[in-house]
Amino acid sequence: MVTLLIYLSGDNVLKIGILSRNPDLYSTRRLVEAGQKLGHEVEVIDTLHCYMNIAAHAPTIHYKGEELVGFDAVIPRIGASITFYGTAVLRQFEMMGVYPLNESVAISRSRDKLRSLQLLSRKGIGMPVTGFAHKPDDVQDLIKMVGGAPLVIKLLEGTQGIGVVLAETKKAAESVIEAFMGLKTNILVQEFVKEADGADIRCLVVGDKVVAAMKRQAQPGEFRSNLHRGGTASVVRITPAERATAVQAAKVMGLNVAGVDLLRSSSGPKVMEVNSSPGLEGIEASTGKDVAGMIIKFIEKQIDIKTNPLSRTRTRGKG
Ligand SMILES: Nc1ncnc2c1ncn2[C@@H]1O[C@H](COP(=O)(O)OP(=O)(O)OP(=O)(O)O)[C@@H](O)[C@H]1O
Ligand SMILES: [Mg+2]
Ligand SMILES: [Mg+2]
Repeated sequence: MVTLLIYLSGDNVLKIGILSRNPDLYSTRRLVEAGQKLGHEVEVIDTLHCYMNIAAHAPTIHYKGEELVGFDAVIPRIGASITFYGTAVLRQFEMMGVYPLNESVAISRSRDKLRSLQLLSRKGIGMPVTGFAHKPDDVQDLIKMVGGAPLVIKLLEGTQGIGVVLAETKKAAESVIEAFMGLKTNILVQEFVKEADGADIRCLVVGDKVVAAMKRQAQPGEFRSNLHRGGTASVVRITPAERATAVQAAKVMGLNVAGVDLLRSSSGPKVMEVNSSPGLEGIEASTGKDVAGMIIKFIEKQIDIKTNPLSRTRTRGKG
């Protein structure tokens, strides 16, 4: 008992690294602020500028001519365009024994949309009926397979709603799929959840809780709720089923922190996507919550658990 008390009241200043390309980004700034406010030492590390000797006996990372040492935790804010190098840097931190807010394996997993949706569906998490194709030799059969029009057709590499098309009729679906096929890319063909009515719900999961949720509503006449497409965000009360679905989706992906996007369908919440580097600006602005602070507190708790001899950590998630 006595030893445990000494343990918990020890020196609790953490050295936290934030892997981010730009210290001026809202999310990066907020995490620095929140970490410092809680008394920690926080350093922003430009992911692409890290270099490392992967064959060395003891793994190290160098940055600006010096070795990065003494970090307790690292917060990966790895943009989609640098997933490959970014996860390699993060993996090196992991090999050095630094606690990763999200593990490299989980980030790689979440960046692969096909893999993510296959995993979520295998675990019985609700999602829209979805088909994948690259060069389907029978477009009509593909359309039939996912239940027919109306359908949402997505370019897998799309973002901010670009490359997401609603095909109201079978004819329209056929021509969109054929046009996308010409681009020689992977396509996703999905049941249109009409009753979502142009809105989706972003649930910010930290640990095993949804700490904030916002509703993004598309502008009139538009089904895509992306803020880049003119959508507007507001705070929303989510149902217990939505809460449970979001938490479970993050868990299946092995992510401690995730932005889970849900559609409200007549048969319950349907997961569209699980984001491993969710932006904090929209969710903090629309909910007024200190999400960055909650993330830092989560890290404090994990490090406590890790250094507490009574517990152990392990890699989460499979596949
Ligand atoms: N199956 C669907 N039924 C109804 N609405 C949908 C469906 N799929 C997408 N939408 C709407 O379109 C928007 C954009 O789709 P999605 O999130 O899949 O693409 P994206 O935002 O371009 O990609 P990413 O989220 O990876 O950046 C969603 O936020 C949602 O409002
Ligand atoms: Mg989206
Ligand atoms: Mg996304």
